[in-house]
Amino acid sequence: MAKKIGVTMEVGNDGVAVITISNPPVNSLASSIISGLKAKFQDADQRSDVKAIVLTGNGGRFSGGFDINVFQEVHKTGDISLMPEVSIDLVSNLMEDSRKPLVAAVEGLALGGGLELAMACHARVAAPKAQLGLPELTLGVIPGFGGTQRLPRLVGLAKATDMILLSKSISSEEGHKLGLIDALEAEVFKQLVLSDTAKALVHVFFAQRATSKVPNVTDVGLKPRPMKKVAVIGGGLMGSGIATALLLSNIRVVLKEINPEYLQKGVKSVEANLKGLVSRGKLTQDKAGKAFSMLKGVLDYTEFKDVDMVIEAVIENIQLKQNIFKEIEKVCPPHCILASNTSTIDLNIIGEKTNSNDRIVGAHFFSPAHLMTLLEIVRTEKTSAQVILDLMALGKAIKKVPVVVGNCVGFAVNRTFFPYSQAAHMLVNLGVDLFRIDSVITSFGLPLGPFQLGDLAGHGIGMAVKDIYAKAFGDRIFASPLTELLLKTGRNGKINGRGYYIYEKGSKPKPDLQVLSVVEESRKLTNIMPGGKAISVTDKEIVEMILFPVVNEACRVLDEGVVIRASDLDVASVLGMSFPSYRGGLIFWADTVGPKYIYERLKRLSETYGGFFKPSRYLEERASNGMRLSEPKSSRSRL
Ligand SMILES: C[C@H](O)CC(=O)SCCNC(=O)CCNC(=O)[C@H](O)C(C)(C)COP(=O)(O)OP(=O)(O)OC[C@H]1O[C@@H](n2cnc3c(N)ncnc32)[C@H](O)[C@@H]1OP(=O)(O)O
Repeated sequence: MAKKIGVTMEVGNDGVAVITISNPPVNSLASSIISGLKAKFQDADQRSDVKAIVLTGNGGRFSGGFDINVFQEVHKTGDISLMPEVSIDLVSNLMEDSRKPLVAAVEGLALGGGLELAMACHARVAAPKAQLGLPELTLGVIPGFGGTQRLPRLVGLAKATDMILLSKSISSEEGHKLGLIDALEAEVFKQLVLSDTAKALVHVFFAQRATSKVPNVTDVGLKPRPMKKVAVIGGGLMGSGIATALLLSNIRVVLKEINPEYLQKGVKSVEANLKGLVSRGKLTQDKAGKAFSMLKGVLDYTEFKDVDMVIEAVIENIQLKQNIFKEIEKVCPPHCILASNTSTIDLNIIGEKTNSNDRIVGAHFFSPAHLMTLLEIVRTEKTSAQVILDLMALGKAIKKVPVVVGNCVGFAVNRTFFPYSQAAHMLVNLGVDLFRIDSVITSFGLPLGPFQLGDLAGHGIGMAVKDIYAKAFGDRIFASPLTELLLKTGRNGKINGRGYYIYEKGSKPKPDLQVLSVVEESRKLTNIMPGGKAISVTDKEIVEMILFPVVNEACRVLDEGVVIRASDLDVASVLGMSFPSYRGGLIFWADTVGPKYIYERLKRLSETYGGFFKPSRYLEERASNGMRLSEPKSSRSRL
């Protein structure tokens, strides 16, 4: 059925004109809606039978705000005149200054420009639990229809600051009143729309929505099956985090461990996760209690007879995983999805000893799983569309952003980012100070530099997957002895309070200067400093030497069709690696820098420092054809 888009006005016998915005699904304020609103308000103003006006939205939602597609169009064309002149004419002259009483009837949500329209009315009535907010800063712009002025007058400066600067929405129960507008602000708004930050954030907004469209999965008429009971195998950091995320969305969880001691530890971790959310005010005690009551710890497979999905989250050991999958294939019902939370191991190998390859899938959560929003869904050539759809639906239900990717070592995120720490190790062995590297990378916008990130993940994990990467990636590996030397000195990372940094409760991580002797030892062993002297690099060069190899690997991921579209890697890098969203994600950023520049830099670096920096074929092609990295390839995809 075609979407009904437009603004209607119905005048009742009581003299009340009801003006209704219709632009499904969220009644966004497209140009045609804004001009429709102007026309209707002018009409209502002039008609003598109209005594009062009610402004509302169709379909249970007032309005999700200005049409973000217009921002994207402006970014594509550079034509700012596409932005409708709206602030003064509609919001001030026609609405706020209207001689007829004007009431906003808000239901569902009033966000951004939607809330601003409501605030320009003389009064607002709202259905309970409507969501009211000004989330413009998440898109890199400010409220452009006078919200920055009107909101503080209605809710007070402190609350308005909270709502605008932190993009926090509030419920309709909190109530508002009217304010004024100034012309200058409309100019600032327009300037911000054209800013790189707004372009990047708008890109991420749409990129995130695009992940929910998977060819041959979401467009073939399949319906997701209900997931009522899920088993998680392994109660460690990942397993207990995954269990917590499921429980928070009212899904019954069976947590399996191999002995009572580990089981108790796993159950306690889930409890601690829930308590943490309560103490940070993110969850009520009641809800935490209810969630915890839906957890059942077990030591055998009896409870697996009626589960809808199993998520295996044990250590990265191929044989152990193969045996587990062989066992669960026997004890679970035939419809049950068999998922692994592996971050590295090929799923075909995990499922090798089963006859259930159509229901084997990767459910790669990021740590801590109850807080991080990315869910990498890894499909093999044999995974059925129904299984992928079910896992996507489960991911959404537990408030994750599922991104469907193909099967390869490290999948999309870990594979793309494995050169991140490798390059950092190379720089250190070339004589660059490791704490400087971390600080340059955090200034670029990542929350943690490569060494602090390594501390957080734990250096033991790096060692565990090292060989798998070395086998798969050959000369793209820089064999650094640093991690092994670090572990020898008892520095496992944050987990035992010591890594490159010292971790003490209640204080920020402090650089551990004693680690410099470990670094010296590593430098001696690798002996790659030209002429035995430390290289001299600028901060910009550090960023390039660390992130361009990441872009290079991303090019291989695109070339092999591991992701459906380039923007999926943007979402995955932002949500999985905390790549700054205001840079639009990894590929968006690389396209801003320019494939030609990246190619030429990597080529020069590979001539000086070897194969680790060698530009990939995809990057070379894009650079020489003047194409963006994000432009889709016409040929095959692995998905
Ligand atoms: C002048 C002003 O000050 C400037 C502004 O108003 S800027 C805009 C401010 N508004 C926002 O940032 C709100 C953005 N939207 C959202 O946060 C969420 O979409 C929402 C809370 C409204 C709804 O969430 P949810 O129900 O989960 O649905 P969601 O999948 O996100 O959106 C449904 C569809 O509406 C689209 N959509 C949502 N808000 C939109 C908007 N403001 N403009 C254009 N399209 C929008 C989405 O792209 C999606 O399209 P698709 O189905 O084709 O993928």
